[in-house]
Amino acid sequence: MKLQELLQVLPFYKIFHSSDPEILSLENDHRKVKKGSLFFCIEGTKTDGHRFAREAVDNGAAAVVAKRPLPLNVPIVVVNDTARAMAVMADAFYGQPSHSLRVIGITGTNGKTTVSHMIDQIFRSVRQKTGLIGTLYVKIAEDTYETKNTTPDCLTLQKHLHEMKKRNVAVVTMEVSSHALDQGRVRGIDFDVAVFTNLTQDHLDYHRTMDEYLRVKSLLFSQLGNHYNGKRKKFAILNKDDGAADLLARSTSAHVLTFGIKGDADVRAEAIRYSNRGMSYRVITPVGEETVEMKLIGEFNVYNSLAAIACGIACGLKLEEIVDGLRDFRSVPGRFELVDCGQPFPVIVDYAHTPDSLENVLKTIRSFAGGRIFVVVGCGGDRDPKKRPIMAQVACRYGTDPIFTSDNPRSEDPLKILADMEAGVRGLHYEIIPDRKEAIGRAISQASSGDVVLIAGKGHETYQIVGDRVFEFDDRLVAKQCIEDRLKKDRLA
Ligand SMILES: CC(=O)N[C@H]1[C@@H](OP(=O)(O)OP(=O)(O)OC[C@H]2O[C@@H](n3ccc(=O)[nH]c3=O)[C@H](O)[C@@H]2O)O[C@H](CO)[C@@H](O)[C@@H]1O[C@H](C)C(=O)N[C@@H](C)C(=O)N[C@H](CCC(=O)O)C(=O)O
Ligand SMILES: Nc1ncnc2c1ncn2[C@@H]1O[C@H](COP(=O)(O)OP(=O)(O)OP(=O)(O)O)[C@@H](O)[C@H]1O
Ligand SMILES: N[C@H](CCC[C@H](N)C(=O)O)C(=O)O
Ligand SMILES: [Mg+2]
Repeated sequence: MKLQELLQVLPFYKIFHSSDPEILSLENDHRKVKKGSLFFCIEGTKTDGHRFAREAVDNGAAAVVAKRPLPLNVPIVVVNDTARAMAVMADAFYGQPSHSLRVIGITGTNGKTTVSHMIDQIFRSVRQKTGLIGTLYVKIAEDTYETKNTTPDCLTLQKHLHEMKKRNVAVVTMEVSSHALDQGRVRGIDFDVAVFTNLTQDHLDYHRTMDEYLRVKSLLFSQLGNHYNGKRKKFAILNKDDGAADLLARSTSAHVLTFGIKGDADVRAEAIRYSNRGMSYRVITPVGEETVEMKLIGEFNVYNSLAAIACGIACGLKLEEIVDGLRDFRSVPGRFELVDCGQPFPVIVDYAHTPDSLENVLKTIRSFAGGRIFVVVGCGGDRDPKKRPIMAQVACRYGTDPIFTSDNPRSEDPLKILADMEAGVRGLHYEIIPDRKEAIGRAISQASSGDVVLIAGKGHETYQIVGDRVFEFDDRLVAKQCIEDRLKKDRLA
């Protein structure tokens, strides 16, 4: 596409060294710039992209979008807000793919990955070609691609959507993180459905207050726009049992469909029963009632499945099809994942890295555990320090044997993070073992029949970030090794 044609979508700009080169790609990282790229200078949280404009041109950039004129020999497009211009131009460059795809966005503190996989499964079961964008990967039909962020930056996002459209995907389900909403990574995306799972404490390092965190979440619902886009009805799907639902309902002019278990939500679960193999409930909806049977456990998964059912209804699927689609849903990697090497006690790896998710998972474990509950848990560095003492309290309240260890310390001192956790549980019973492998080994070596070991916080992650270095580390593989060592020792004893 020619530069001048691309510039048509901007309301105002100034151009220096004007010409009309062919734009072959859009980039915001100078290291990815190739011949013919349009380079956007973005002011980030760590550095300012304007500092790399010269190197971008050296790497072949055909033009640059910046906040001020730059002494470079290519067209410099000057705008007030480069991030906003980038979102608008990316949408145009990639042919506005979100307008012809059915796009479902999911936001909330916990449950985004789980709900997105449930929705994806429902659409696959009615033979729709699907796309999935989230924490674990970007998936186009059967192909998966690695991803850095839960919600990619707008250039990567539009590129994926373009590819999905090219490959005849019908429905895209994507996680929309609060960081992404704040940084405008989803600007320009035409969502058909926006889902809200819940709002509890996390990310206060970034958003500062819960009110600001909620305000940012509400952007997804205001971005939804009107109740009808000319082709389809638009819906906000809200967890009615969460106090934030009211504000979110007021933030949108789309249709609202609520879900919940406590009151009179539009889509609600009644007669919930749990067994050690799964759960069942009666779902009451505006389009009928059905019995839901799933192989997952935990009240939080009732909520997750209700969100997915409500989304299916909003998209016009039959309730029977939706419930059928969920029947075979297996858990998502790293979410309540059992590591079973034949040991006489369950070892569970779970991605709970917030106070609320840890509490939910531990309550679920308590509902079936007969003996001790070992909780191996740490908190990430360069992330909300305020959640650390609370997570420690939750581990002590619901576990019998909490072991505090390192998560991803990143640039922080692991002992400082552990001290922050300890500040919440002075005088209570717990152990501190900074080395995560040792901590996992300690729990597994002490557990016996009837006990449960929970290894929380890193779920599917296959690495540990210490300082700037990324080491291979997979809780599931480490647990497996520790269990095998333990079983060998027991046999020899
Ligand atoms: C704090 C944060 O959110 N950072 C995100 C942000 O980067 P940034 O603004 O800090 O960028 P920066 O490093 O200051 O660089 C500014 C600009 O200069 C460019 N640059 C930079 C260096 C260079 O050598 N050359 C160059 O051109 C960069 O490409 C960028 O355009 O924008 C980047 C592109 O969108 C993101 O990849 C990056 O996510 C980082 C990796 C991150 O860890 N983010 C986490 C907090 C996050 O976003 N998490 C949520 C999920 C949270 C949850 O749900 O629990 C997520 O969606 O992943
Ligand atoms: N609806 C829920 N409410 C509370 N906790 C939940 C819920 N669903 C899942 N969890 C817990 O939260 C953890 C993370 O779940 P999931 O990965 O689905 O959330 P997420 O919102 O995608 O997280 P992230 O923001 O890190 O991507 C799970 O391992 C489980 O412990
Ligand atoms: N999306 C979350 C993941 C946290 C996972 C945990 N293991 C950590 O590193 O803190 C974040 O970036 O805050
Ligand atoms: Mg996720």
